[in-house]
Amino acid sequence: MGFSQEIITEIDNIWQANLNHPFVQEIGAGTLPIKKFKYYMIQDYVYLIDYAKMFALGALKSTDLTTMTQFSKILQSTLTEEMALHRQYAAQFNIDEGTLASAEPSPTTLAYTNYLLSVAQIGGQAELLAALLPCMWGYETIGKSLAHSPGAKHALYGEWIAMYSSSEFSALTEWLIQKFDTLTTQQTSVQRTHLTNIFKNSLRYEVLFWEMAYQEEKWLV
Ligand SMILES: Cc1ncc(CO)c(N)n1
Ligand SMILES: Cc1ncsc1CCO
Repeated sequence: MGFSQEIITEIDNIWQANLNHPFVQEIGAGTLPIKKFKYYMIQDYVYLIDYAKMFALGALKSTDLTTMTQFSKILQSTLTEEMALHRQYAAQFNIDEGTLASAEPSPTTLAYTNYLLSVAQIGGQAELLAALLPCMWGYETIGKSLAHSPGAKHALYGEWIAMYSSSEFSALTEWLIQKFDTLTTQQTSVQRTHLTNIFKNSLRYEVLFWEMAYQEEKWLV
């Protein structure tokens, strides 16, 4: 069993809470109120701008050209394919691209992206991967689980599900998991605990992100 699998087995309760969050379930049922989805889409776009920088940092911290190339591919796909999905939704909601890109991050979005970028800058490749894994792996698992749900045929949510259940996204996620597992075979138990905590924090932020959108979180003042 790879270390990634060991981690999600250990924190299965959080992994399940992520997959079963009402926001995710209601996308699958096609019943999520559009207002909540619009809020999510704007926050996720702001999130993705910083998230994309994680892959740039991955390229920066690579020690071989194959890894560097793969990180640059994920960076490129995030900016052009994944974020194009959000731009297309924004157009449907009559939000122009400039407004979308300059939207203010909510407290949870800001805390989450700061956490990711801080781990990536302070740590090495293993820490960076531990922080990234819950994001890609979580979405990939959700995408696959909703691929045949009623939401997959929904006029608005169908495209979202199609993006995250695509074979391209799956292949990139699988690469990330393999990379992490290969890199962590020789880790000491102290390092493993450290990486598990990073993974766990990032996964908890994933759950908080759904909750933030579901509650349409606002700054107090
Ligand atoms: C919050 C969040 N995590 C992960 C992904 C996957 O790309 C995303 N779009 N948004
Ligand atoms: C969502 C998605 N699908 C294919 S590539 C990609 C971007 C990875 O962040």
